[in-house]
Amino acid sequence: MPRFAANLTMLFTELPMLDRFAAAADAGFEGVEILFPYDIPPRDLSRAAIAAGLDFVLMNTPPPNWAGGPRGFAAEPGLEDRFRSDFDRALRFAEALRARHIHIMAGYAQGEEARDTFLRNLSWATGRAPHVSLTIEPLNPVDQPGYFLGDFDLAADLIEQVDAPNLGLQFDAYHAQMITGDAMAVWRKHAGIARHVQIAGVPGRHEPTGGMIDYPAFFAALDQSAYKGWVSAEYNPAGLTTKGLGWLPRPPA
Ligand SMILES: O=C(O)[C@@H](O)C(=O)CO
Ligand SMILES: [Mg+2]
Repeated sequence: MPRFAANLTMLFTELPMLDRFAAAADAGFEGVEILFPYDIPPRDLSRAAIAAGLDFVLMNTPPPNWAGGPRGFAAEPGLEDRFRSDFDRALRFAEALRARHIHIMAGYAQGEEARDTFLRNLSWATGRAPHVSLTIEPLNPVDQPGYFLGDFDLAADLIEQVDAPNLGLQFDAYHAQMITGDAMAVWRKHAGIARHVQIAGVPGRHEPTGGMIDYPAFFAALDQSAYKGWVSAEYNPAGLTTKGLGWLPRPPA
């Protein structure tokens, strides 16, 4: 079985952020991720993770405005200087948290110029932080209309073109299902470049149970693949987080 992480931006939101770490550990998670951790001093987050015995798995590059705002701008022409300074800020956070991956968010732009901008920014970032694993993640157009990276084949193509050992795919099964209608087929095609996996049910982005994705079969496919990374629960719990964790495989006692 893979190791499971809790996305603390979405899970355990009944609790203040720093209390969510212990709750995640008590529930059986071994790691955590936070989409945009920038409002809390990294030393406090790091202390909470260490105290709970959890790995800090992933965070995102800062968007211009997280409070309901757009997701990043790495593919937006004209914002390259801002991308670089914000990437350095993300890197400082990631290093303080010992985060395993930084997800570089593309933002909202279309066309050749956007693609070239994203490629240039990704190449720069992979050279800037050769010691850090960087990911890109296709997001579905229902939740994120106009987001540049909405296609897994495009992500694979960009990763191939950047050709850096520290850039890989963030495979979110929820987005894969929403974009293509067959998350398993996307996994089979792109598992080889996956660095990080996220899960949620379709439709609704709730618990990964009983929806259009057969998660027991997906977990079995992960086991049979060469994927050795984390699987993160990134969903909106239908009720109290702890009430909906029946899907989480527990290590044998
Ligand atoms: O799937 C998602 O929405 C996230 O993984 C993300 O990073 C976008 O904010
Ligand atoms: Mg995701």
